[in-house]
Amino acid sequence: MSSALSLAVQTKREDDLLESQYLKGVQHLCDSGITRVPSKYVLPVSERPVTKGGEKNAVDLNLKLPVIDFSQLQGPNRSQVLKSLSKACEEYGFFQLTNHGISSDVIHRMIDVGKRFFELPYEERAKYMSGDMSSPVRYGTSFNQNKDGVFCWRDFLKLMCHPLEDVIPHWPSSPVDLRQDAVTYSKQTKFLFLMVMEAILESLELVQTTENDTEDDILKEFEDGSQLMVVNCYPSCPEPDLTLGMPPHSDYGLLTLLLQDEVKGLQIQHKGKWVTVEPLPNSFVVNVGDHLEIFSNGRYKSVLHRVLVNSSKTRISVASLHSLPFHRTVEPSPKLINEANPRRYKDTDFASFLEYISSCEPKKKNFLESRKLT
Ligand SMILES: O=C(O)CCC(=O)C(=O)O
Ligand SMILES: [Fe+2]
Repeated sequence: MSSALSLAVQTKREDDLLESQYLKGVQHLCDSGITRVPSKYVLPVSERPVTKGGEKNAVDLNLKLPVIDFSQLQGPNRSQVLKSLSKACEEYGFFQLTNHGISSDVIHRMIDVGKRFFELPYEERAKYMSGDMSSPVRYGTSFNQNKDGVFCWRDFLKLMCHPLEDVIPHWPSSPVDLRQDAVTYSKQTKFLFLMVMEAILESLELVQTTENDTEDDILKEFEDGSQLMVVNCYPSCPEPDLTLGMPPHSDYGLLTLLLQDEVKGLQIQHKGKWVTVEPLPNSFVVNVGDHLEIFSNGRYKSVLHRVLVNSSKTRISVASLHSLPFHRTVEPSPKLINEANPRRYKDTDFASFLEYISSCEPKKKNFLESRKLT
């Protein structure tokens, strides 16, 4: 950015920055030394994290999510833990997963290499920019940069992880350790997803510990399912009350395994209020996605969440989104439909989700709402 342009950004809320500058991302904007948030990122008052009357809109409300101890699931307490799991998915749509077996070394390497990717010179990151939603690698900014009227304070690197051997050669070659660290991380999170999903099926009474064909079929499909890894970077922001790192949204898939660094920012909607999820070191925040809400016929909830930014620290998170194979239809499990519990959702698939988000601004729980039978 030229020094004249940089000066203009500093002195007034700049409205005439070219769209092409915003598309280079928030990190790039921050590197130019801005001291105010450009109007492109300023939300209407009603959508800001702090509302006008000074009411903090739950900024102060911290929430201890239900904790599921993964190691306990493997032992004699399994049925008790399954009950807690079921309650968490029904009441919060979120839980923290501890003692999950993924080492802190693997976790720290992933966060660290993700962070170093966003510290690369802009030209290096820009090699991976793509407007193609099906690209195996995509560097970009905001939430849906082609549609967002107001931009979000977030840059991202999206890595498709399935089929792994086919996509790796497309992943960034810099930092040099990114591919190796991301491969290890994606394999381990996939394995964890399968184990948690098996417990979830059991909690929905769709799988018994005894053998059954149908259940095996579902689990095999999960094994062959899609996995998308999203490294999110939320640079520190000079006016964090005016903007959001991510707008309210729900995740499309079955489950998301989210790793956050030690910086707070994630908020979930709980009992009508926005509450902040306290980071718990070495744990995963796991949330129910739209596909699991549909599959469970509404019993497990895909809950709206958003991300706040702050004025002092860059925040990094890594979300691993898992679902069924790309072309597989998602439908309420027939075993969960009966007279008392009629079918609540239309069938859907990943392709129709992509079509939906490319045709409208996904600010609310729009997609899932569009699948509901009235
Ligand atoms: O950064 C976070 O804490 C949340 C990220 C998220 O919601 C997502 O990637 O879908
Ligand atoms: Fe999300």
